[in-house]
Amino acid sequence: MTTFAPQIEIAIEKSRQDVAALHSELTRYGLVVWTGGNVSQRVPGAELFVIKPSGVSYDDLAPGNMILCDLDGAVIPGTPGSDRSPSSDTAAHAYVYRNMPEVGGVVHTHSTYATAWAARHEAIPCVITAMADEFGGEIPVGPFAIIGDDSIGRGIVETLAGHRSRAVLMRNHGPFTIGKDARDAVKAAVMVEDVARTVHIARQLGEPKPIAPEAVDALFDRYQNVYGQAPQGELTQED
Ligand SMILES: O=C(CO)[C@@H](O)[C@H](O)COP(=O)(O)O
Repeated sequence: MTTFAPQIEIAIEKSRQDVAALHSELTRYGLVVWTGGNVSQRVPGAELFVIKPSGVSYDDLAPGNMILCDLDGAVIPGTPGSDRSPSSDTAAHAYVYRNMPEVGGVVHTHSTYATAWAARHEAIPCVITAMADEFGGEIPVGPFAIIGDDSIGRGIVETLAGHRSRAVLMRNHGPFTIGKDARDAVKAAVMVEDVARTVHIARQLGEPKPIAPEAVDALFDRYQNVYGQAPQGELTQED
């Protein structure tokens, strides 16, 4: 049985609880079907993260079967859940955590409208204020990448590092999102699908009109720093 310092064990358990619970948000918002998609969270204060087991029904996910991994994506032996294989995208999540220290959560879905934009290799243009608020501009497209090694993770980092968007549309695959924690990344996954649908519908009716860059900047700043009760999900600190 592998154990850690008491404060790390507490942080691990909190991440297990968070990640298990947040998978229910993917089904609640209709972002996944069957066992598709995945959520992970970095364990604060440790070079560890928690991710779902591969191919397990969402109905069966629980804190005790979340899988604890190091930042190379290796399962920590002798820990709860380590008897199962981690998500197919574990290497991608691990690559993001190694290369983007500000990221505390990663999510992947195959949500319908966002994946349709990914299939067309087309960035979602910033034509509604909800995009300016949440993503600070367009939602970019990342490269086509095979599943299971660092390819997807490298594509996410190359596309999002320094970018205001917390979502990337990986070509022919679907959205990956990042956040300050798993809940923030799940929010980005919910919002990318919402705006993908809205802009898709707008384009069926005509050519949507872009928002002026200075207005996008003002909307993003307001939403990230004024809206609601606390700063929202901005990850990149602009100069
Ligand atoms: O698209 C892919 C494969 O990258 C995954 O999102 C699967 O759809 C879910 O895989 P597991 O997380 O269950 O391994």
